[in-house]
Amino acid sequence: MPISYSLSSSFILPNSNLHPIQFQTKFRTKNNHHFPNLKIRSTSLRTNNNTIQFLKPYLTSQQKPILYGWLCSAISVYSLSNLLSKFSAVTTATTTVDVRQGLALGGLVLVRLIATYAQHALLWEASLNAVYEVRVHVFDRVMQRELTFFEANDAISSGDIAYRITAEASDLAATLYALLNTIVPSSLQFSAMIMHMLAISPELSLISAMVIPCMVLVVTFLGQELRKISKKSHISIAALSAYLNEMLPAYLFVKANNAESLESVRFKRLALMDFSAMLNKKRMKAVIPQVIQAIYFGVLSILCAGSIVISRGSFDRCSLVSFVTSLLFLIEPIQDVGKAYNEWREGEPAIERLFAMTRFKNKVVEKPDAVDLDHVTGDLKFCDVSFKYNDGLPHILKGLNLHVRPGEIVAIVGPSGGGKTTLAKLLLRLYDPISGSVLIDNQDIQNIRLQSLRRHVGVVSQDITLFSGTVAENIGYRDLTTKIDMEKVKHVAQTAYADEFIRKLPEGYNTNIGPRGSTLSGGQKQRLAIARAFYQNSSILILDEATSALDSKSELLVRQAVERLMENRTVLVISHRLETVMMAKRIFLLDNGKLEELPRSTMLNGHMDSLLSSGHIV
Ligand SMILES: Nc1ncnc2c1ncn2[C@@H]1O[C@H](COP(=O)(O)OP(=O)(O)OP(=O)(O)O)[C@@H](O)[C@H]1O
Repeated sequence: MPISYSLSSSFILPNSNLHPIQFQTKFRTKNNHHFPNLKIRSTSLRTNNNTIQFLKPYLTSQQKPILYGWLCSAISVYSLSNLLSKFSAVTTATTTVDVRQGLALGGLVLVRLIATYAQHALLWEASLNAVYEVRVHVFDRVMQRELTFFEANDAISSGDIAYRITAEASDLAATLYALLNTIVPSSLQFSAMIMHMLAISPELSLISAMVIPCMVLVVTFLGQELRKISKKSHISIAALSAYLNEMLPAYLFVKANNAESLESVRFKRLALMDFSAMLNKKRMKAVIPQVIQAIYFGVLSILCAGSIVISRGSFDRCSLVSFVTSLLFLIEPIQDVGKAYNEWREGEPAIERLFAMTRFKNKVVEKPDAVDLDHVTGDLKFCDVSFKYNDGLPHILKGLNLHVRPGEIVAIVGPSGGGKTTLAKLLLRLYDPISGSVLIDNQDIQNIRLQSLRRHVGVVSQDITLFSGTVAENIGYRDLTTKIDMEKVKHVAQTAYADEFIRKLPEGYNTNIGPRGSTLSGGQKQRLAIARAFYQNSSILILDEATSALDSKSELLVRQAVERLMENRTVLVISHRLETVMMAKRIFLLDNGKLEELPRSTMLNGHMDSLLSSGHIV
């Protein structure tokens, strides 16, 4: 469905493979500076052990490959057990080895290899599928979050969000695989080996079992340590990713300010933090298998010495070989359990960080009986609207009233920070007023379906949002996932005075315009944005500082395009620029939370000087 104004994301457009997910708010959000405090939320991490609950539905949906994978592991263990019995018989045989025995051994080896391969492949398939579903769920939930999630003071930075959905979700696949590959396959191998050993010597098997509690104690302790270290490393790498995500798009600013070395220092600081966190994690991960092996081989040596005493020569050679081989194969599942446990502890923070973004309650909620508006004439009313962003913050709007008639063009001027953009956000229902109401065609917008509302209200702002992708995809963004109407794209481009420059591009409408439209000039970007608004064809239009200072030719083209765009629409012009303001029929001054109408004629004469001197217009 088309959206007039939404979270902009330079995510990959179809046919384009350039961009990481990146969230920015499209209007000038108040923390959208290039150098914000890189706050990486760690407080939202829950420390309970219920993370498996989050994953349950995703694992349940993968029953089929999981069960087949486990079946393959049973076949693999069965062949191993048989192999061990036959192998010990062969190694202790006094006469030459019979060909059939050799073939049977070879057959068993082959079955084990194939079954083990299938086990791994199927369990990876299940893990990766589950992660795909988790990713889609998390992304959809993030898309459902309201604007405050992205622009509040304590908002999670776009880099951090991107890191969670990309790298941390990938880590989750390894965690899930380790878990699935342990629960049944390792238990099967462990049980088979124990049974094998019990059959040969119950006493020796019991002594061997001593190894288990030792392992459990050590692995649990080390796992807890690993979890703590791992949490730190997740936070440090997310900080690095957030930094890069915000700094790289600002390369022009950085270069213009000779700030390369400054940024290098900032980068090194964060990279160093990540280095030490990562090193600690890797060291811990490296030490764990060694500790496990040390315990295992310690117990094994005691066992071997003990076995000689206990058996007092009652073992035949075949049984001894079989017993020791089983013991050796026992280490594999024990180690796997340890590894899986550690993977789990290591992956837990990633799971919590991912799902933390999905737990929320939006304040802007669509009513179940909200209506779809087919056609909108564009009658717009703000009735006694009061608004503040948060409880502790001051009122931005105080009982504001405004009536814009269908097809009317109204300009709002006022001091910076006066609340002009906030007014537009309320019209789009990105926030709800704390009192009063906003009406479109006499219908309270709280009774209109959000998609329907945003389809009828278009926005062109100075912070133009263009994506990596072709010119046509950017203009026809509304139909990106369905079918872009190329005739319409060309028509709206002509209307927006963009067709001429588009045709000169190497591949015309199919030219890729680079990240955020980096290959285009300011005026070209503005005309593309206007063409997109034409394509969307909303009855109500918000022009938020839509025209910025350009060279006179470009400015003329943009202004003419804007004039055409405003025809037959209700338009709210938010601007500081005199040329733009003068396009409006009525002009209002928004100051101290209230609107005051400035008579146009008066403005052109008396008020003008004071507005210019106060900086309300330029
Ligand atoms: N998400 C937010 N959380 C808290 N305060 C905010 C938020 N967004 C805006 N504000 C504050 O609300 C006030 C009004 O902001 P708004 O963007 O509506 O002003 P404006 O009139 O459009 O300003 P300008 O002309 O400079 O663009 C400002 O003081 C701003 O700091």
